[in-house]
Parts: sequence; structure tokens; C-alpha cells
Amino acid sequence: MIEAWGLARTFGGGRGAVEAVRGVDLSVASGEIVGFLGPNGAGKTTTLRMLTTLLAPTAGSATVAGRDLRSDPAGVRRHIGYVAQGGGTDPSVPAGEELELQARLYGVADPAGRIAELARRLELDGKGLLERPSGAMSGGQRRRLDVALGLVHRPPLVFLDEPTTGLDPQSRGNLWEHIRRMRDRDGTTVFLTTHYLDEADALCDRILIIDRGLIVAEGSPAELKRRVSGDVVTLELAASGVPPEQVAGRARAALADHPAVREATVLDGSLRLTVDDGERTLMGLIRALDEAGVELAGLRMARPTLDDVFLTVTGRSLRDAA
Ligand SMILES: Nc1ncnc2c1ncn2[C@@H]1O[C@H](COP(=O)(O)OP(=O)(O)OP(=O)(O)O)[C@@H](O)[C@H]1O
Repeated sequence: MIEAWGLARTFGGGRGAVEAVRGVDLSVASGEIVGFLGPNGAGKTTTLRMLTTLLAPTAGSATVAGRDLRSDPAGVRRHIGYVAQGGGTDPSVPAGEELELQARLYGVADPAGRIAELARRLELDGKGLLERPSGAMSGGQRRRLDVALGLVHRPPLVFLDEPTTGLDPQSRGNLWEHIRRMRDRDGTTVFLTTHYLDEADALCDRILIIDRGLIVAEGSPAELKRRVSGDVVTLELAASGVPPEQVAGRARAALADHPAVREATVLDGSLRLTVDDGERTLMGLIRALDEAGVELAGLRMARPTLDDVFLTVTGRSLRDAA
């Protein structure tokens, strides 16, 4: 449904040039929900805007929904839906009118029938809701209206830019449900950007992680987490009057040669270890630290998360990188 080769975009020129996207190859199959995950400024929106023909690439090429991005942008536009960050509705215009306008714009046959169908599917059929201007709707209702607008012309592929940013947890869960149904019922392919790890984990069949304009990892959530094999142990170190980096350095030196430790990263005065069989190894690690005179203020052990994947691939936390 999407194939891209070396897609790149640089803004400006000379010394002030910003290489927002630096050569992205990607492939999205029909019926997949693919999440494009990365910290703020990683290049997610720029990639999305290129794939939806809103922004011309400075290099590379792509086919989107079977059409060539460069030679047939109008063809691409007819076959995709695009829901921008923050939506694109006029807050003073009734929701039903927005949908009608969109249906006319795309020459949809039986617009009234299509609008009723979408309103039912996206729970916009509550009493008087379609007569209400989007400015007077709740955040969740407004976002569902944005999605309905992107689906009016029955596109086989829909792009959602940060679909749940700003929504409360219940509305987020509800929107995830609608996105899944969209795929399950109509086979719609969904390409969405997010910087929420839980969203990517819960919703996406496959995840592409972008950092500084390059894709640094890809796979299903489970595959990505398997790349960080073992358990993640985070040791919070007691400061005891010594600079935290110094304590962390000492702790790292004490554990670096331990046979069960695969990787040790210092992060905000704590030491993060990837270890084999955490439960068995833990006592030995604590003993080694004790012998090195390192005091602990706390300790956590967890299965790897997508943030651990990001940290392993880039050496930074997804949250800190933002
Ligand atoms: N029109 C523009 N002119 C100059 N620089 C830009 C422009 N648009 C984006 N950038 C820069 O390109 C980089 C990538 O931005 P982009 O919006 O694609 O990131 P993002 O991953 O979508 O971030 P966010 O999660 O904050 O939306 C950033 O450094 C941004 O400042």
C-alpha cells in the first residue's frame, strides 16, 4: 500500500538548513495498522506530509495507494484519507455540514447515506450532534469527526497524525477501538504517527521508530521488545554527598564484568542494566555493589518496553529525546 525509497526533505539552505528527513525506506502492506513513533522533531509529520503529497520531497520516491507520489499526486490524493494533527474543521460550522462539504468535494455517491453510515460507526449519531458546530463538541467527538471527514470517500489508506494527542484516557481507548474496527471491517490500511509508546504498543501491528530523520528500528511491538532480550533492572543510586555521575560510574565499573549483565547505561543518576534472568541474578548484583561501597536508594525490575527498545537503539530515552 506504501513503498518509499530514500525519501528525504531538507528545509532551507546553506548553514541554516534543517535535514528533517534524511532518507526513509518503508513498506506498508494492505490492511496493516502501522505506527510511526519517535520523539518531538524526529521527522514524523514531515514524512507524513510527503506521503500525503502536501510537501514535495527533496530526494527519493514513493508509491502510495498504487500511485506514484511524484508523477500522480492527484491520484494519490483521491485514494487516501488524511487526518491532520489537531484536525481541520471550522469550529463554527455544524459537523453535518462539514461532512456534506467533504462528500461533495470528493463526488461521493449518496452523500446522505454515507454520512449516516459514518455517524453511526463513529458514534456521531447522538441526538442533535451533527447539527452542532465542532467548536461545541467534546475533544473525543471532535477527533471522531476529524476521522469521519478523512473517511468520507472510502479511501483504502488513511493517515492519522497524532490522532489521540490531547484526549483523556477514555476517549483515547475509544478512538483506538474505532481505528481497529476501520481496519477489521473495511480492510482500511492505517498509517499513524504517535509519540505515545502505549498507543503504538496497543494499537499497531507494526512499528517504525524514527529518530533524527532516520528509521532506527522496525517490527511488531513483540519483535521489537524481543530485541531487548532479558530483563531491565534499574538501580537508583544513593547520592551520599558524591556527584551522582561519579556514583553511577563506580556502580557501572563494579557490574560491567558480571557475566549476566549484557548492557549498562547511566541515566539520570541511576544505572539501567539489561540482564539475563533478572530474578536469579539480582542478589549477586546487589552483593557486587555492596562490595564496591555503592549504596542503593531503590530498585526496579521490568520486562522490556518500547522505550527500552528506543534506548537500546539510540542510547537515549524516548521521553528525554523529545
Ligand atoms: N517548515 C519547516 N521549516 C523549517 N524546519 C522545519 C519545518 N517543518 C519542520 N521542520 C523541522 O524539521 C524537523 C522535523 O519536524 P517534524 O515536524 O517532522 O517532527 P515530528 O517528529 O513530527 O515532531 P512532533 O512530534 O513535535 O510533531 C524539526 O527539527 C522541525 O523543527
